[in-house]
Amino acid sequence: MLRVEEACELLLHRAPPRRVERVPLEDALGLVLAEDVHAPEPLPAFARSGMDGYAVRSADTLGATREQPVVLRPVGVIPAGHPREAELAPGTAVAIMTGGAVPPGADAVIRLEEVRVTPEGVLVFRPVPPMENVAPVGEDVREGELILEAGHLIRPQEINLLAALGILEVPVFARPRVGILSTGDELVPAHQTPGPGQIRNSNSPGVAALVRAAGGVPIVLGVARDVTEVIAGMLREAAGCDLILTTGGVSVGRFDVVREALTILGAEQLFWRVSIKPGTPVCASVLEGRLVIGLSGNPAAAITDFDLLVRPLLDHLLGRRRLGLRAAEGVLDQPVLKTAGVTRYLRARAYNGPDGEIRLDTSMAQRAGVLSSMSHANAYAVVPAHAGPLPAGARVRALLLDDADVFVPPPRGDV
Ligand SMILES: Nc1nc2c(c(=O)[nH]1)N[C@H]1C(S)=C(S)[C@@H](COP(=O)(O)OP(=O)(O)OC[C@H]3O[C@@H](n4cnc5c(N)ncnc54)[C@H](O)[C@@H]3O)O[C@H]1N2
Ligand code: MOO
Repeated sequence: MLRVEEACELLLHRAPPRRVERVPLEDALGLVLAEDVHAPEPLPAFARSGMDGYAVRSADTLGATREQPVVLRPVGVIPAGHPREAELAPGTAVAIMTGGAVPPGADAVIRLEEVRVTPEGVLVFRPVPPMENVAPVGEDVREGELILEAGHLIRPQEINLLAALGILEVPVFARPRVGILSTGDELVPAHQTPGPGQIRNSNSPGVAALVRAAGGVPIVLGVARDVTEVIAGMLREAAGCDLILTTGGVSVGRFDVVREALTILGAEQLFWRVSIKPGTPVCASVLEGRLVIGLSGNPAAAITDFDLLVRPLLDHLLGRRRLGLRAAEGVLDQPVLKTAGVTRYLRARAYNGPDGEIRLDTSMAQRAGVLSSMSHANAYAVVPAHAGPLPAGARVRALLLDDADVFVPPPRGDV
């Protein structure tokens, strides 16, 4: 059966081109720059005092000593935000606040704590070297400097830097728009009380949340009955999406008609069934150039399919460096008695053991039909197909969800 890595390859190979868009700075957090960004102006844009004190001409302070201080005549105050045009005359000092513009003529600032203000004037007890406590124009960023390269992730510190330079719109890789279509005659909207044999459609809000958390924009397309033509019609009309996710109807049952709907639409099937448990019957097709990924209907299986196959695709479209979940080595707390012909992705709680190693507690329910145990997991423990029973203490690959608050130790053998 197709391995996860092979399925990912096929999906990445047929991924839509990354869209680049300019977004307001306040919407750019977590996105990746699509182009280099250069500074349109220097930072700071004026020579700025780094301290509360007095701006002086350093030449005036030459020869000052504790016993023989230089006396400078005070000539007012420069608060931050209130620059002064007038040149500082020789023999004078002007009080200046942190962030204030150092006036023409002045070339240094002496801290308030180091001077004495007397009726005679401001006493300076040592020579103040040129540029002391002065941030010259462009000290932080030179005009025209390459500040952030294409591919750089925008975090809060980048938002601050861009705002400081007045860059209020940035070119980023756009959030993929992901259509979500749930299929199943048994589904009613989550706000309705299910009738006999019916269930609430939890996959639509659940998968929408997965998309949003992974950086995409979910577009909930609604629910389709298990009728080939109905599903085909809804897939055909799904406009404005970069890719489409369906849930349910991909197994072998009489009403599992998602693949049939794709076939009558003339879609090209990339794969059906991947070595993932839960979530084996996942399928992918290309419909009029657009990827349609059919996630398994069992909510826990849909989540696992998403984490393994859709997440790397969204990471790629968002221009991120790491595709998919963070991988590490973990040590099983419990034995795994049941292995399968497909790779099992066990729900696990990852935590650091006494020696800092990642331990994996897999004691929660693992059946595909159980959803609640997903809420106790912050990782997957990967049990390869045909691995045979594994004892407690066996080392396996762990895939860590974002909330897995564990220190990832370096691979064994490293210093
Ligand atoms: N004879 C076989 N039967 C099944 C096989 C098989 O190989 N042979 N595979 C099983 C496996 S494994 C899985 S996983 C499921 C997957 O089937 P589908 O992906 O086609 O999903 P459905 O049958 O439509 O639904 C499965 C399950 O999930 C519930 N569901 C569906 N949609 C939603 C939703 N939007 N919100 C909440 N719950 C949903 C649905 O009611 C079913 O209980 O097939 C096995 N069968
Ligand atoms: O895919 Mo089913 O959930 O593999 O058990």
